[in-house]
Amino acid sequence: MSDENYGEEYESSFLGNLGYGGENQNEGQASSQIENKPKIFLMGLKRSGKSSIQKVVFHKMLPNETLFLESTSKVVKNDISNSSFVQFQIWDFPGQLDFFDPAFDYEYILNNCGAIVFVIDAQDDITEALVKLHQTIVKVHQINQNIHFEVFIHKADGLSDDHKIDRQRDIQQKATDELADANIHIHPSFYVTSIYDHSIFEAFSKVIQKLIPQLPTLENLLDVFISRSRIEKAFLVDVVSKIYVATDNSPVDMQTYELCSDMIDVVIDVSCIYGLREEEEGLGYDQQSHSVIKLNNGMVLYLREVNKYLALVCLLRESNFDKHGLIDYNFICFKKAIEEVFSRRTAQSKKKPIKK
Ligand SMILES: Nc1nc2c(ncn2[C@@H]2O[C@H](COP(=O)(O)OP(=O)(O)OP(=O)(O)O)[C@@H](O)[C@H]2O)c(=O)[nH]1
Repeated sequence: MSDENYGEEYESSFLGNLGYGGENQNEGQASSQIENKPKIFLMGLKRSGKSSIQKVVFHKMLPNETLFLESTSKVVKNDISNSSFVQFQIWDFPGQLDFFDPAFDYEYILNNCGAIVFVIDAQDDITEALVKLHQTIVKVHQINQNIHFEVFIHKADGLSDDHKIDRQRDIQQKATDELADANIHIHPSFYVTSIYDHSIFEAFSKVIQKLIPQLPTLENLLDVFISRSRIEKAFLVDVVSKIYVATDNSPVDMQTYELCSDMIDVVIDVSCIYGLREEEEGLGYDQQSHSVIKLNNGMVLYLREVNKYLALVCLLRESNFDKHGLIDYNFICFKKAIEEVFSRRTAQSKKKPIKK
């Protein structure tokens, strides 16, 4: 496959801030670091919804607008660097492309791949998709055994609740049985997704979390923070994509995540409209960004800025909010700890020699 089959859409506005390119680095160094970022490949049959997922999650496209997306004809590389912890590339492979064509140097590109998201259209016949999924896992596994396989059972909005569960069970069972028959001991993760609700953000959050080496540290910090502050649930959210890079160890309930994610929208919208001066441009999100919203069900939403890219959003009982001075104090300690995790990571990445 030649280079003209690659499209590139670098969303690099945040790269400089993170030491990934920008004024202080020479171009060779920057592109080498971009190349070294973990890659997530979006694969699946034609029209299964790959480009729509990418556009909705990372480019703020409205779900309805994806109806007009044209079929992808070449591999589109997207650099996602909008959070200090979320730094990777997404490669969108056209459904019509034969990834394992001998003319295509797939061994080389699989070397730096962190995860393959295989999208299956749950509203369509799944036979062909399952065959392709199986072939993909078998071949990829021969080349790189560290790749995570993530299967999105997608377009679930068109199915009834019962049908959704049946479809998931059916796909999961067939895919894992076939792998067991082929003596391949891989356990892909399955997610039921749709771009019309928060399920796609939740699924992508989980995919990305597996690529964050600091995840256990972040989770521990969140656990300590919520238990000392009498908080029910806390998410560390990437403000731009609204993917949560970590949460505490209690189970995630979709409605709570949706609420926390909507709160970010409210804060950013109000700041953009009323918080910025006339000549100012930007997200309206800075060190002073914080907000408390009391809900009519006796719960409180609490948002604080952690750094330029991350916000901490928590849900707690109103009765536990009486000691909000304690929560504010604990938050300062939490923020310091996060800064330390981040500064160590930056120091480590600066030490790494640049491969040529
Ligand atoms: N109902 C529903 N439709 C969706 C969803 N996601 C994507 N679609 C629709 O599916 C169609 C195909 O989406 P694309 O994103 O272009 O599919 P693709 O996999 O990138 O297709 P190729 O580029 O041909 O490989 C579009 O009309 C989308 O609006 C979803 O969650 N629910």
